Amino acid sequence: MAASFFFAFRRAIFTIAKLILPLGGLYMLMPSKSRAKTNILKFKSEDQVAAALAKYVADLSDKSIKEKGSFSVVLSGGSLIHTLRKLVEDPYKTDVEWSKWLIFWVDERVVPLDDPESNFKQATDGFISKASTNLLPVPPPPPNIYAINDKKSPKGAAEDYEARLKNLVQIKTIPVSKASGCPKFDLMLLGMGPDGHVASLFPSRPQRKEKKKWVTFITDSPKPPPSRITFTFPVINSASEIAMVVTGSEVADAVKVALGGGRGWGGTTLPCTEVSAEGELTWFLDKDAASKL
Ligand SMILES: O=C1O[C@H](COP(=O)(O)O)[C@@H](O)[C@H](O)[C@H]1O
Repeated sequence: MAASFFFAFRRAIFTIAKLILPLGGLYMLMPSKSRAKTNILKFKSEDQVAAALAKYVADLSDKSIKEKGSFSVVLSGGSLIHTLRKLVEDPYKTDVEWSKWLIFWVDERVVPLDDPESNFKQATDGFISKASTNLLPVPPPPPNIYAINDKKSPKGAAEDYEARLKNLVQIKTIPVSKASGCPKFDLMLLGMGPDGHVASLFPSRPQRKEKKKWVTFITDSPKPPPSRITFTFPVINSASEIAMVVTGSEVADAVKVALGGGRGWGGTTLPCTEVSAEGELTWFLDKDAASKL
């Protein structure tokens, strides 16, 4: 009698554990709307997006620096850098405490850091060099600017970047997400391609499914250049805040899929539909990008 009670009790515990343990994984798979608050901000022009984005980033920077003395920002490449232009104009240019920023890249092309295709180079020329002398990029990049190691292969560069993130987590420069165990950046600034790709996670490539690595690589990117490294979704979706900064008519179809529900072309889900912050996800759209909503 006692033995059968014991086995029934043990079976019940195992059943409950089996139900509870996968919840962490299920959490990562849940559609963004059920995980995070999603804000959709639509503006009449790209210029208005740039103005709103500058205020949004400056406010988050201020809050984070007041609370914990630093602000970790993850940049994308592409059109985002141009849309950040108002952040390096007054009043933000002088008000933002640039020296407290830690700058990372959500993806990077594996090319020399002075190559025009390098996301680091584009951000340096178009944004960082205009922000403040504290961030002035004199080679090698200052310690608070986390450029990739451009002397390595795509695989080596991804491993090197992941190892550096692990070290920053270990020394508590970057906190860790309790939900995922991944680094928890304060702000992730994402762009999106017309095919719905974010970072270098493309619809037809397996990197978008990576769940273990923090940083992975691709050597056959559908968008040139072919060799890149990229954060994976577990890291992207562990950020406190994510801004999807999306402008122009060529992305209107992907925006419709991302925010209107449904699948992408050929029945595939688009990577942009998998983006979800631990805090809030905010879409910044201009009229053209939002034209099919
Ligand atoms: O190749 C890339 O593309 C995306 C989207 O770029 P956009 O110019 O269409 O905004 C960008 O977010 C990513 O960082 C970049 O490497």
